[in-house]
Amino acid sequence: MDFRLLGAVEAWEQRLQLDLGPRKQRFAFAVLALHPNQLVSVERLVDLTWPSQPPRTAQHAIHVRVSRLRRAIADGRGGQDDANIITRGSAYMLKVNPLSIDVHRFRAVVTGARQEIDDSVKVSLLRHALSMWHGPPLADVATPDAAAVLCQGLEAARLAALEECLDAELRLGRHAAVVDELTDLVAQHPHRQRFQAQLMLALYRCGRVTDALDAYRAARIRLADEQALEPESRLSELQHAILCADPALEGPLVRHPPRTQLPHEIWSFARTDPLSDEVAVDVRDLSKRYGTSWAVDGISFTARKGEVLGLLGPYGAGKTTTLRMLSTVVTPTRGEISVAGVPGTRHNEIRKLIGVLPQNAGHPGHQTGLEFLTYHGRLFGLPRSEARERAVRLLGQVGLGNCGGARIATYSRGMRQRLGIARALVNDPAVVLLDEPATGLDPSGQRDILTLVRTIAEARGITMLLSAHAAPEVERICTGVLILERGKLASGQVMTT
Ligand SMILES: Nc1ncnc2c1ncn2[C@@H]1O[C@H](COP(=O)(O)OP(=O)(O)OP(=O)(O)O)[C@@H](O)[C@H]1O
Repeated sequence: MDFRLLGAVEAWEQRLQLDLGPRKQRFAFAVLALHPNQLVSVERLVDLTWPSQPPRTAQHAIHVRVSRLRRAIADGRGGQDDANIITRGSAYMLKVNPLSIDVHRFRAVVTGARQEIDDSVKVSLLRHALSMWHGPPLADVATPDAAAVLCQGLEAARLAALEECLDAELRLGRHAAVVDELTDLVAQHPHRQRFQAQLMLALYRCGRVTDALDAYRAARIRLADEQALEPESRLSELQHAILCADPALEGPLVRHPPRTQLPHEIWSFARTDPLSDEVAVDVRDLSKRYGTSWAVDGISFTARKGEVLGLLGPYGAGKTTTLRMLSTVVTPTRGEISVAGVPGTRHNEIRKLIGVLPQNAGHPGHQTGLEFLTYHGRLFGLPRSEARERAVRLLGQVGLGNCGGARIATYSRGMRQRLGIARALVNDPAVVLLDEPATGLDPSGQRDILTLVRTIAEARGITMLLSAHAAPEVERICTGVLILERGKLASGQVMTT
């Protein structure tokens, strides 16, 4: 189930909206969902519903609402054990996976983003978290009093996430892309001086010096008129720096280390932590012959734990054949493979250690994303509840948390690729093989998928081998690349930790 509080209060099961009843009943549900797996007393529900003068029948009314909610949820979940309201004395608890509630998913993704050192990954995560908002929390059920008690912290968390996201965008040199958004934000939140500072900086970097100074003046007048305050020192210092054309205000001119003069240049994410020395994939003299021609001809390389290794090359270079040998689908003509120390000849063991996203992976359109992943978890021997729990978690991790209940036939290509990546992770693999994960996507879809690959590799210490036609976007997220040409390694392995 998918519970939504960031906007109207809603519950969804597989694209069907559950009827949570009239406004006050949905409000009771929202209070329980804000505190999942915690007891909420009837008195607290009464206080929040009737802050001044509760009717004499208030407690009874709450009991009736909760019991109707319990029935609505039980009907919606079709007997599956994934959400339930229980009673303990004179208190209620919504027993549920918190990640099925958008508020808690939002907080979890923001926490993950804060730990991320790479700004482009940070921005992707924060934008994903912010996209869960469809309006003020509890928009259609909370009175202003209740909203003030229950939702102020949430709104503050949203604005803080937005500020952090825009700071990261500015560090990435994307001032032109965010200047309109900042203009709107300053109009909506005239007293948040961090937005003001971000707008001034973005305008300045866009060459709009007069507009940047006008923005400062407008902020100063508004603060003085409405709050009798002076601008914070960050704003006045920024104004001074703009007036002096301080070089420190310039955006990042070069984001990546300069390209090398090698025929196959690479540049990469800068890692702050070195890669582990542990070898996850070891390939020696790997070769495959079809008839008289060699699809892969004597390649050797290693990939370390947590590495994102790009296998790049033109059409017919041997990329897919290499990945298919690693996944034990194709038997090598010559050479040796080992995955996490297990020799490639032990097919069954290898298959438990790897996850695969094949080229043009097909998906059953009639299933929902959640059903599809749960089914694959079951194929790897997980009990039903664990398979489902893992499916929910993976959907959240690949940015499909809100679409798990939708049929795959309705997914875009980018969503299917995300689902394919989630499927490749379902058995908790040590190594994931991705055959052209970004092909067929538009440039921003490619960037999103590749960033996701890198994020997952770093977050989970998984080794990723991905094939692609040479492209800067791919190289950027790799910790190392191999260039294949006509079955041979055209350049040695380049490590860029
Ligand atoms: N089953 C097969 N039988 C015969 N030849 C094959 C077979 N599979 C691949 N080949 C040949 O092996 C070579 C390498 O193919 P492979 O699919 O590995 O290349 P690739 O680098 O993945 O190409 P693409 O970018 O087009 O996916 C090609 O010349 C291809 O025609």
